[in-house]
Amino acid sequence: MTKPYVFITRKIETEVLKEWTETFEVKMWEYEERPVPRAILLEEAAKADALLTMLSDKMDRELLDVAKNLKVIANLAVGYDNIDVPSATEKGITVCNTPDVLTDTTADLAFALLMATARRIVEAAEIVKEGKWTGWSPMLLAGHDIHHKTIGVVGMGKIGETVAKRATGFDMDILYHNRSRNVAAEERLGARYTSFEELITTSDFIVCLTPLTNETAGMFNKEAFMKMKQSAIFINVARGAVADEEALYEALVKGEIAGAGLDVFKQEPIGPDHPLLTLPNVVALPHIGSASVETRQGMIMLCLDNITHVLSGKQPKTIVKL
Ligand SMILES: NC(=O)C1=CN([C@@H]2O[C@H](COP(=O)(O)OP(=O)(O)OC[C@H]3O[C@@H](n4cnc5c(N)ncnc54)[C@H](OP(=O)(O)O)[C@@H]3O)[C@@H](O)[C@H]2O)C=CC1
Ligand SMILES: O=C(O)C(=O)CO
Repeated sequence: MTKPYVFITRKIETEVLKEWTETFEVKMWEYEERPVPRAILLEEAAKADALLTMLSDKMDRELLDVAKNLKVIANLAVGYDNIDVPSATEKGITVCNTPDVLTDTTADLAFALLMATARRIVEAAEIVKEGKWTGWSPMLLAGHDIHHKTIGVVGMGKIGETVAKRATGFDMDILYHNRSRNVAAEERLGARYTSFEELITTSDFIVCLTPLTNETAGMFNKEAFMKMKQSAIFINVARGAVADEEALYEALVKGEIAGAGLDVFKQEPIGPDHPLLTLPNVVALPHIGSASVETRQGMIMLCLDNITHVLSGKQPKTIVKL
């Protein structure tokens, strides 16, 4: 009997894969930092029973149409905006993601980014390393306080709630906006549900943690930035496309908001000459929300486990439902 064929779209390392080759025929794209070219992805998808994909792989209708044997797509991310889930479901392909295992790690990063942006940590560290520090002075790199301020979480789901939990340690008031109420967060953290409008107009820190959907794409637009306080700091750890980056740039340049901490961008990697990168009040990170060694291993293990389950006719642990 031929073994099921599994294609992994990026080089990953884990001990378990060695055992896997007894059950599955496994092929892996050999580079860690370079995505698999589309033509190769299409070629492999046409043969594969399972694909272990990255958030940068576009799993669209064209690909799903050629993937005649495909039974499961295990995405190494909780976000699945790279996958045409309705088409996959229509074709009987199970889509899996990696929720929960990355929640704390991503919340840590979101809060670290908030702190780095508010307290100008990147600018300050650069000055010291570049030998430009001339000595203590009263207002040198004075930033914004975090403690006792108001944090507004847009997307109070697993990660949003975990960010809010960290905010309680800083005595912050917590506002949140979702389409539906998160009563558990209200009870556990004293978070208050508001409209999007109230949240953006009254928060000192606006943290976006929604998935990227047709509804959330561009929700942080020119109008939204204009409504924020001049002292507001915008943090985006969700997906770049939830914010209109041109409008964000304008708002930062005109002083309509005070700063932005961005882990995600519409185009990744962001070009080195992107206007946002010229601004001192922007802290930009290369999409590292869940990037701790432990969490990435956990995400890989969950993907492998999901693939094993689907290919042996069992229910996977974490399935994306329409
Ligand atoms: N930067 C990084 O490395 C990482 C980024 N992410 C991103 O974070 C996102 C959130 O992950 P996670 O917390 O696990 O997901 P959850 O599904 O637990 O939370 C998502 C939240 O967004 C809310 N939401 C969805 N649509 C809307 C909308 N139109 N308006 C307002 N709120 C909305 C949901 O509430 P409701 O349904 O009630 O509206 C829910 O509370 C991921 O989808 C991913 O894009 C995740 C991990 C790492
Ligand atoms: O899981 C996700 O959605 C990410 O963006 C990376 O962990």
